[in-house]
Amino acid sequence: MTSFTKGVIPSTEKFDGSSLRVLIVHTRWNYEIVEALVRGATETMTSEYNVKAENISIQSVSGSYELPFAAQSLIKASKMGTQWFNVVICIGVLIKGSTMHFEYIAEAVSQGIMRVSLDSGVPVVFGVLTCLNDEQALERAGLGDRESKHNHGIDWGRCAVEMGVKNCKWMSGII
Ligand SMILES: Nc1c(NC[C@H](O)[C@H](O)[C@H](O)CO)[nH]c(=O)[nH]c1=O
Ligand SMILES: CC(=O)[C@@H](O)COP(=O)(O)O
Repeated sequence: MTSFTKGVIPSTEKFDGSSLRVLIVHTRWNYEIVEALVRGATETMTSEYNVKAENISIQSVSGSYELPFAAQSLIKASKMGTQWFNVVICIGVLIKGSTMHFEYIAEAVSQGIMRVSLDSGVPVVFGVLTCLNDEQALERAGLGDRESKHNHGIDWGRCAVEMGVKNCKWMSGII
């Protein structure tokens, strides 16, 4: 069977995040896992892309279902001032229970985050884990015991810088 690199490979382009203003909206559900994801994203942005810590705004909401509304409201609020957010990362952890609640929230949140991004013109990174069990969530936050663990917050931080820098250029007519 042909092998391939599973997951995203970092762009070969070097991005300077020193002028980016980033918003992270995270949930308080499954907080220990969310906290690791937020740390992965912030540490990656500051250490690999020179994003200034003071330019990363962090807000929390109760659960993933609240993420799209909070992102929309905070983008609007930032546009009323001079400090617009160049990019937003929505971070949450959905873990399947015994009812269909998981499916309904996951669908609503993914559609909602996409809509906020397209409607606002601000890139919004989908940083919501949709897991069938606790182990899947722990592994994807770089926690747990498996060798295959990887903190997806790192990928979301890299994606955020790329989209923030590229969108700034595109909005200036630089293609
Ligand atoms: N079960 C999980 C939830 N549920 C809460 C909803 O997201 C929402 O806050 C509530 O329905 C009120 O509107 N949220 C998560 O982020 N993760 C879960 O596993
Ligand atoms: C993702 C959820 O909402 C889920 O954790 C709720 O659990 P349950 O389906 O057992 O009510």
